[in-house]
Amino acid sequence: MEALDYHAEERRKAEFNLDEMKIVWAGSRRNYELSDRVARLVASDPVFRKDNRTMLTRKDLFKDTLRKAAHAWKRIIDLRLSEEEANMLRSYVDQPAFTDLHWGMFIPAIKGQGTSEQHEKWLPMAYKMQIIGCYAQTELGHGSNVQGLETTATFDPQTDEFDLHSPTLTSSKWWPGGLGKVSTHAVVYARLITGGQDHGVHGFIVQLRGLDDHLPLPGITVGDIGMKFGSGAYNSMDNGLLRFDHVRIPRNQMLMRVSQVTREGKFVQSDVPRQLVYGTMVYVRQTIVSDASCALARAVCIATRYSAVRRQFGSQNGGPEIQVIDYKTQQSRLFPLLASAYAFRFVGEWLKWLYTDVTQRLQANDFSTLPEAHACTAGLKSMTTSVTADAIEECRKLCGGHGYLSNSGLPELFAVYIPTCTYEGDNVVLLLQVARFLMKTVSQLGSGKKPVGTTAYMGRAEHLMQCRCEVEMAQDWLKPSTILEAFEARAVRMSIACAKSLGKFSNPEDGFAELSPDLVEVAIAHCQLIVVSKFLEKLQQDIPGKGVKRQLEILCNVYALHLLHKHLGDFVATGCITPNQGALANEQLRLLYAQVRPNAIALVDAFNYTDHYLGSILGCYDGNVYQKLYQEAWKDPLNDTVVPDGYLEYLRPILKQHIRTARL
Ligand SMILES: CCCCCCCC/C=C\CCCCCCCCCCCCCCCC(=O)SCCNC(=O)CCNC(=O)[C@H](O)C(C)(C)COP(=O)(O)OP(=O)(O)OC[C@H]1O[C@@H](n2cnc3c(N)ncnc32)[C@H](O)[C@@H]1OP(=O)(O)O
Ligand SMILES: Cc1cc2nc3c(=O)[nH]c(=O)nc-3n(C[C@H](O)[C@H](O)[C@H](O)COP(=O)(O)OP(=O)(O)OC[C@H]3O[C@@H](n4cnc5c(N)ncnc54)[C@H](O)[C@@H]3O)c2cc1C
Repeated sequence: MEALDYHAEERRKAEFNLDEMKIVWAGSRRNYELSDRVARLVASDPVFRKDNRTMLTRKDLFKDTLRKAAHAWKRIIDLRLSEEEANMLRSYVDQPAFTDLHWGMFIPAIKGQGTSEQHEKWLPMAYKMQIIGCYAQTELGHGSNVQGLETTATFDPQTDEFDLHSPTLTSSKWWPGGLGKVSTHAVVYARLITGGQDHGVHGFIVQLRGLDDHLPLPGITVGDIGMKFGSGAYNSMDNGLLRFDHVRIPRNQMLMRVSQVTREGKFVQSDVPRQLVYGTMVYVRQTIVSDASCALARAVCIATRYSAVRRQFGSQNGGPEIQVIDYKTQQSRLFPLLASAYAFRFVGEWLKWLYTDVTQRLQANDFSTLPEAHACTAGLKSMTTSVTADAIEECRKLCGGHGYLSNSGLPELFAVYIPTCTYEGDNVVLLLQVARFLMKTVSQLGSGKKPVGTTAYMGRAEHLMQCRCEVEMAQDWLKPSTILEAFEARAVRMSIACAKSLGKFSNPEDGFAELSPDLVEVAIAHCQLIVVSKFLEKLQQDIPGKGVKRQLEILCNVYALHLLHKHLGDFVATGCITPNQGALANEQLRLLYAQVRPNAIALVDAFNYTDHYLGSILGCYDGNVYQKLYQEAWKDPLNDTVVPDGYLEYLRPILKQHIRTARL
């Protein structure tokens, strides 16, 4: 019997080659094939089942995570999966675990900040998971301000050791994932003290638990910090606390690529910039940008499929009601998010390239592109995660009441996603880093130093400060050069206006603090420009497949023009466009929504997400939403009995009280 497909008609409407779009989304045919294989492998494995996750107690959820991690590791070894495939497996298993920190931060920290001897000693054990590590930076009292950390690592020349100590309550390590219950080791960030002098924060490899009995080593207090937001979600992670009571480690466990301590206790700063101590964060921020497009695509896929199934109002002559996806308001809320998912995908690809490039340069001791890599990873991490977190909530609302059901998949997705706005750098703090970088770039204009990379447009400040947008009709907004120039002009004008305002303060730091809300807006304008320009660059590539490029052009225009509409105040106030040109952009946007509409379902099919990964009844591939919702309701433990537990003790006495009150 042919399987039912409630979206069949929608799928027939598509005006492009779906298989080719799947390849564009995956990045290459090879990526597509690998990803498809791994997704199916995970979906068909009962150990990776996750539909009962939000019902588990914390302890059961944690044990389930350990079981999944052990099983995943076995599959990785048995099937000889590459690191790339293992990472895909991690995504599709879709359960935050200590393994994220081991592979995503502990190993990269040793690789980036360790010497070759340290690599030889620690990496083989870490790669085989004979030791499991975490990244212990944040403390109870300080997270954003890394220079404010209080844990000390005092060198003792007599024993050639560091003495690690937590001098205050606020110096307790607090938050590191994988620390609470699993990690045997950690890269611990602590103030280095030699000869009574404080040399700032450095990384140290510290063993925390015995490799035979898993008990904390002497002087170490370690545990989990407790339940976090939502059910299921990030509670599979053992975010931990850690205190040291004069714990001794050998000198060669300080990560010594950036600075060294000699046998005599002399502190030596190498040529490598001290910011490399922050290098692991740059790496992870880059991965978070790629992950943002996945989370956003997932929420959008659920909301789009459901919007095509759901009907409300407008039945004529007894015919069907209107699909909610046909309401213009639904389209104006949903389609920009669909376009953003594609935009973030492409900027994520580009950022990966940028990161690989800067890593190769760093290996050759070329540090010239590090500031830009820091600004791009910080800014794009901030922008993409903030948009995605808000978008998941918007998708929940787009699904009406059923979006609030746990089995819509959206509540857990929201709960698991929102900490990305905080971890790996609070999003506002990171935007302020971008703003600093931009203000520095502006201050160097005219000095002969030509801005390069993502700030190259500032080199054309003279033109961009006075250019006039030439749009006369709505369709003029479809010209890539017109869009790009409007975004460049807005970004440079906002930057230069802020730089001028800063110049009025006698103390630049006071000015920076006072103007920080405006500086955040400047950083956002710059980041939006990067995303728009990388989408436009993507369209310069040869993109095969009937109608594929055309759809991407439509999405790129939707992405750019919805931003223009949303931030119209900036564009008009800086004189980049007139209010009338803003209205024409909005008119064009409406026309673009009509072009997205017949392709909407196919555009989310292109993500190639399995029903297992989506974890949503509303987003299921066949669209058989109502039957599944009805069946699922009966599986709730509350429906195990017709009369609930507690009826006799609590309900019945209330229900019967009218007899007593009636007697009063
Ligand atoms: C069950 C399933 C099982 C599956 C099993 C599968 C097995 C899998 C196998 C393989 C898979 C592979 C997996 C990969 C996984 C990847 C996933 C990873 C997920 C990770 C999850 C992450 C969790 C979160 C972790 C954390 O949160 S860690 C803590 C993060 N903390 C922060 O981000 C702190 C933020 N604060 C700062 O960054 C800084 O303090 C500050 C704000 C930048 C200020 O610093 P400071 O005061 O020192 O600086 P400034 O004075 O402001 O600036 C000085 C100059 O330095 C420049 N600067 C600053 N930062 C940097 C930088 N990072 N890089 C370069 N330069 C920097 C700054 O610009 C200044 O420059 P100047 O020129 O102006 O002087
Ligand atoms: C789920 C989760 C997992 C984590 N995993 C790890 C881990 O594995 N390892 C680890 O070391 N850490 C981890 N962390 C900690 C995380 O990195 C920090 O919480 C994060 O860097 C934010 O720092 P904070 O908590 O000190 O926030 P705060 O800096 O205290 O932020 C509080 C508020 O102050 C504002 N603010 C702070 N400074 C400024 C400023 N200069 N200007 C303007 N506004 C400012 C912020 O915008 C925010 O609104 C994790 C956190 C979470 C939530």
